[in-house]
Amino acid sequence: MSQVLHTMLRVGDLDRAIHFYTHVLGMKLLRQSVNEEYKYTLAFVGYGDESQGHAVIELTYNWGVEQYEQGNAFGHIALGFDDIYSACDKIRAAGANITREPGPVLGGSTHIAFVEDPDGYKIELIQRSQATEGVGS
Ligand SMILES: C[C@@H](O)C(=O)SC[C@H](NC(=O)CC[C@H](N)C(=O)O)C(=O)NCC(=O)O
Ligand code: NI
Repeated sequence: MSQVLHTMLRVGDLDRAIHFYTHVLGMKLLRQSVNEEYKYTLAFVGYGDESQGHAVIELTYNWGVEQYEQGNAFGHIALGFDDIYSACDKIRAAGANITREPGPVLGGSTHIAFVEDPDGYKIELIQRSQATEGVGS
């Protein structure tokens, strides 16, 4: 059976990104690897390992590269939370930028919010509930 394994994000400060995804969004730092020859470090973060069926995020730090052009093509990574309102309170308290306050999707019933990670990538928080589990309503 095929599986979504990871989404790779290039980041300008690896420790800053790891702190955000672990301490602020509650993920685990699953593993790291250093490539001396090509001068980059990878850090995999997620709520569980790929072997358990979790899709994870591959944070890629190119040594000395502190910023990237974000462009206008990348959309977001979506995370499911039992309570996006308390998650947003925690994210706000950590000083991160909430670009769309939590609330129902316009014309829909699913509650969502959008936050930016330290490199400006958009992360969508989706309220998980019996009624809308996995439904993009
Ligand atoms: C471990 C596996 O999941 C990878 O994605 S390694 C792929 C490899 N990554 C790099 O070389 C990272 C440093 C590189 N300078 C970069 O910024 O990508 C790779 O082939 N990357 C090229 C790519 O287009 O992803
Ligand atoms: Ni990869």
